[in-house]
Amino acid sequence: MTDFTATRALFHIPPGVIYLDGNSLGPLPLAAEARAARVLRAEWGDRLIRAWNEAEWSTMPARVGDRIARLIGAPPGSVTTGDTLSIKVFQALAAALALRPERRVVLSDSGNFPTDLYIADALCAALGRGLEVKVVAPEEVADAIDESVAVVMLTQVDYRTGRLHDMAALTERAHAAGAVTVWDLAHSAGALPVDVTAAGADFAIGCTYKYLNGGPGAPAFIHVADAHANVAQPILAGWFGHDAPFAFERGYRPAPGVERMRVGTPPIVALSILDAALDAWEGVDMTAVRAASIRLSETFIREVEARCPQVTLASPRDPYARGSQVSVTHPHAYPVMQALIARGVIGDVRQPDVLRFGFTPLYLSEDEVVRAADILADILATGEWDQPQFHARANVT
Ligand SMILES: Cc1ncc(COP(=O)(O)O)c(C=O)c1O
Ligand SMILES: Nc1c(O)cccc1C(=O)C[C@H](N)C(=O)O
Repeated sequence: MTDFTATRALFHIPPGVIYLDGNSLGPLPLAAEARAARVLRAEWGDRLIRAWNEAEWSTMPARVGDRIARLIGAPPGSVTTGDTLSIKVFQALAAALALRPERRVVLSDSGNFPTDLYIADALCAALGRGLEVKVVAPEEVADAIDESVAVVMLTQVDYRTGRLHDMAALTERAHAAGAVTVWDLAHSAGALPVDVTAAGADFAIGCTYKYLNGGPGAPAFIHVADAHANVAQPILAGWFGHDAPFAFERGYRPAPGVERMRVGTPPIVALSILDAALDAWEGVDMTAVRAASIRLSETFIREVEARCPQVTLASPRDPYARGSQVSVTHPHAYPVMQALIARGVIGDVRQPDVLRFGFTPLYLSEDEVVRAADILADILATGEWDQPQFHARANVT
């Protein structure tokens, strides 16, 4: 059993907090704080514009991309970073659709995150070639893949339930029908072993502020499979995706490979923080992370089901059919979560009735998980949650 004591020491976890929301916003890695200070003063402050060369700012999107590549089974040079995930969804889907100009359907599922579906709707409308977004239930995706489908666009782990799609099987099915795949790994990268290469994924995208701990609004990533990297059409033809940005040519020439998916000036401070956050993953074996995550989530389910008859499991019971989070439902999920947070147990709520808890072995122990379940049981048994301050809807998340 891998001991994660050493990685826990790399994070700032406020005293008295049991953090079960690393699936939404990872905690602060201590190295990120030091790195941000250095980038601000020693790089931006002292070197000024020379830092683009001297501090190698211009190659940061690829260097950071390579570190993420290892965690998602992508070859070096096939991942770049920058922008937000919503933008990366737009770029990946547009490039995927351009590979199947004769087809009309983008297939997704009702468990997908709203931004992915909004972007797909808007892009299909803007492209104006009779495209439609077809949304089916998660368990119906495989059967809905037919020869009308241009792109199968899915989030591997459902943000509400934690249900895990079989990326390899669905990609194989999509390819057999002549479709291209776009996989959103927002809730997968750093949560479980992912192998985009073995699965044959065409495009993969994700954010880095969840399990990768890159901080609020951290740069997103995009991977393009080798087969498409030099033919993919960048719909956002920004100058940093140009083959020679500083030649300032009138016409756009895409950079080789995934670099064409860069758009504008990279967010250097944010990339530096993410780079420092990725230090925590050095030498970490994703198989060991997965084993520990399953132990933590199984403990939580066991303890909660034994002591909280008021809630119902909303995640798959089979640990191999879910990502690294567990959801339970309760008719008063919002005040229950506020009461938990007041006792130091931080998870979140997805309306109307989902209490969501993320399991992140890098900094979360089995003892904490048992204590969190204890506190939940207490709050439910005593009705502690049913107080006016917990009902007030002051929070956006
Ligand atoms: C699956 C998924 N896609 C996209 C997003 C959001 O993208 P962005 O980083 O652009 O806000 C999230 C979370 O916010 C998400 O869970
Ligand atoms: N991106 C977020 C934000 O800017 C504020 C609050 C939450 C988020 C999230 O990432 C939500 C998350 N994708 C979810 O799974 O619900």
